[in-house]
Amino acid sequence: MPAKNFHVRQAAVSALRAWAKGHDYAETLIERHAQRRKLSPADRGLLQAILFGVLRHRRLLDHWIGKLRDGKLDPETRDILRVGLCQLLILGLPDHAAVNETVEAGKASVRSLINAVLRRATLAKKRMLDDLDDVPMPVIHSHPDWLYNRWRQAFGTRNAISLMEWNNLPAVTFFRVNPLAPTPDTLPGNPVEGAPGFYQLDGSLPTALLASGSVYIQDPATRHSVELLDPKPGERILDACAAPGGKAFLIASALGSAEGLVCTDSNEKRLPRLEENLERLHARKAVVSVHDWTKPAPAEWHGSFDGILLDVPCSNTGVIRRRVDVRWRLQAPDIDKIAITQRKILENALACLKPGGRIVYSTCSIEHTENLGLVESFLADHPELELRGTRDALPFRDATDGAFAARIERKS
Ligand SMILES: C[S@@+](CC[C@H](N)C(=O)[O-])C[C@H]1O[C@@H](n2cnc3c(N)ncnc32)[C@H](O)[C@@H]1O
Repeated sequence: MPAKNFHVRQAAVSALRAWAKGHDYAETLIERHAQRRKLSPADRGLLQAILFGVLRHRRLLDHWIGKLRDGKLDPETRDILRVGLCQLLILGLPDHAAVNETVEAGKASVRSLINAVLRRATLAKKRMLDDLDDVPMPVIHSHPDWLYNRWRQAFGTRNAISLMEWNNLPAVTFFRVNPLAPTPDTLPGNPVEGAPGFYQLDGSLPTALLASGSVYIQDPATRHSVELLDPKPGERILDACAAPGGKAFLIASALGSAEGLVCTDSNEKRLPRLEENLERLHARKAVVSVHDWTKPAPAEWHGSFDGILLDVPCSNTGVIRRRVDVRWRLQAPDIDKIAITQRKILENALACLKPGGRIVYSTCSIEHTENLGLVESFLADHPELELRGTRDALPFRDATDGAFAARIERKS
């Protein structure tokens, strides 16, 4: 009898193949492959668990594949084995489902090989899970060596290991209540200490609450930059890298309306989502336009903002728990390249500040090069400016997403 759920495993393998070839985010691939195969919500959940599991534990899965089988494997067979071993050794699914349905997801020519390797794994499961003493840390926790070594240097070995462990845990969902919308009678979560308005989701978020704009899914770490910016009613504020609008919404909440808020982004394709979010979140008075801040600002914006938020594009190393594939996409030289863009954005935005205004520069990176290192080098070239405070969040220290924010003002 054919296995019932092999189409979920097939979807996982084709999503992994597409991921290896392209530049799509894992989340986009889950959506596309679930729709293509018309998966039920439960099967979509299983697809996500398998795909995220394989991407999070790829190096460890490959280590186990090496123990179970000698010789070369073509990329598709390797992906099928990763999918099978992830179910057996990471997700702890029952042996018969994990083996039978994964075997059936493979082409006829490789089924006996997959069957043999996965059956061997079911017999050796306990030993494989326990026998990791001599395996290097970045293999056990499935991160590239360069990233582990970089974090060891920056934070010490113990913190680098905690960080890798944190990145492999399923992300917790938080939401923020929208002060611009009517407050719901009941909220499906618990307040986050020290982060007013933020709740940790308990169960699932009713779609009606999301659709009405009463709440917005958002990590508490995102508040640091907007708290540092401290927008006040009546001020004119620029959110220069605004899409999809999470921080724009926090700014609008602080302003008491979106009046005076200008949101820009260089990526035209991201603007419709930003506009939809602002509309839904009762912040429709914000002005939205496209601008690439690596280029000089239009003259009419010069000297016109009381506050500017630069939530710049970054390496995302503070949010690897949510963006599971970042660790494999990112290469060491990318961090220096991103810092060049970040620096240009800062330079061009500076011209738009009113006298007495402030800029908050922020990232969801934990790399010094993109954070304080970049701000200090910028300030060294601008003696007229000074640093008026920083905030940072480190996952292994604060148990939230990683984030950095710095407030810069002209010296008075
Ligand atoms: C970290 S995301 C911003 C997230 C947003 N602030 C929020 O809270 O939802 C960075 C954004 O910067 C945009 N971006 C990248 N390069 C840019 C540039 N040169 N000028 C303006 N925006 C840029 C990206 O398209 C992306 O939407």
